[in-house]
Amino acid sequence: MSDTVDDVDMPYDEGAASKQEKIDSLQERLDVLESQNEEMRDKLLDANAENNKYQQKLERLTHENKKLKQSPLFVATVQEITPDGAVIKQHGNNQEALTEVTDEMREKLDPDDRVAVNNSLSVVKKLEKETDVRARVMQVEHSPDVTYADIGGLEDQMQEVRETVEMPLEHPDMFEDVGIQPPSGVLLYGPPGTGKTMLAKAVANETDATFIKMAGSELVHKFIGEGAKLVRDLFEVARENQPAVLFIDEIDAIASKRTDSKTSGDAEVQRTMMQLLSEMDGFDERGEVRIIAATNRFDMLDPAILRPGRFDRLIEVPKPNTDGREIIFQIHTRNMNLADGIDFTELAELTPDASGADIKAMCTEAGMFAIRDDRTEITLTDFLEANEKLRKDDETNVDDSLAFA
Ligand SMILES: Nc1ncnc2c1ncn2[C@@H]1O[C@H](COP(=O)(O)OP(=O)(O)OP(=O)(O)O)[C@@H](O)[C@H]1O
Repeated sequence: MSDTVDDVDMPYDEGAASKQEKIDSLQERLDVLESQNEEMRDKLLDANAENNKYQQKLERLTHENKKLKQSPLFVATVQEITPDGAVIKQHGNNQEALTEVTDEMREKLDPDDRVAVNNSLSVVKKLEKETDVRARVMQVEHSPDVTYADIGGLEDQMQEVRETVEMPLEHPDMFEDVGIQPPSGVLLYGPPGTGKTMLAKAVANETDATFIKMAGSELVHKFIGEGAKLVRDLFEVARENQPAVLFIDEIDAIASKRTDSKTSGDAEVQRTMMQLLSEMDGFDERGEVRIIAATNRFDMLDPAILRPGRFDRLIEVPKPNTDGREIIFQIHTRNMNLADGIDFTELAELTPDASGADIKAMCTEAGMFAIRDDRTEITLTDFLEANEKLRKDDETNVDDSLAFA
């Protein structure tokens, strides 16, 4: 640190200097000190700013650190409360364990309750009833906002879905009068992003039915050990909300051809599928519930699921042809501010492999090009560049997936 004001040497000879000399040298020293002061102040400001930055970083890292330290909890079901504690069965590995519980917790627990346990299997908290799981695994929409007009290039498929799903929901009496049972379930199959979910949502919208969606892969991978029960719950929720359209996406995850291996994972998938088949066979109790399932892997399906009375209407939902792509471009640009001269036929011809989802992505990307360029109007060039970009992204993804294969 520099000297304090009290002990500085005077910049002149006390005895010899004249008054004017003293003033001049003091002025000189003052100027130097002022400029140093200025410099120090700037440095101090910079240091403060730097300090703030590090402070924020520290807070972020501390937060992150805290989050990482919180170890995950596991889910288990209480089997029995004994004088020594509670017998719990862990989800996932199905192992039973006797664990101690506090008196306070003991009062709250009953057999069949779901609980969260920590690494040493102590019960940390009681979880909500099934509604909690249902809410996490099922998507329930009382009036999905998709209409038939939002779907392009699938007229035949739309017609068939309407006959098989909409008619029985709106005029169940007609089937009774004629004396036939309406098809139990409809299976939509085809590549990803072609509009299968949209079709199911649109039919629910049109019939004022509740749309209930569940993904097959989640059933078996995320809620291991609970698949069969969740299928039962799913149909129950559908009955409670009838008329309802039950949409089971990625059905191949629960209804794929039996493999030779006898791992417990397979047995669990089998149980889930058997439950699904039995729910579908119990037609009388199903009420006004129509089932639509979807898959990208038709070749993988277990033939049992395709027997009469189950998914006996198979509807292929392919990638759109040129006319279809043109219509889908029109649909997805309905609300976009387009420049004159955009030719959808040309765009459709330039995108031979695109699915509906790809076309939607391309329209959004074209809009992003305009925004990056500070324009509000989207030009043909934006679409062409968007197409180029998405194609390149696709190639990179394919390369990546090959690299990891
Ligand atoms: N035929 C179509 N007409 C208009 N938009 C479409 C069409 N197909 C797909 N899209 C767009 O792509 C998005 C995804 O479509 P959707 O979820 O229905 O595909 P999917 O066939 O169910 O796909 P996945 O098999 O991956 O679940 C839709 O929200 C929509 O924006």
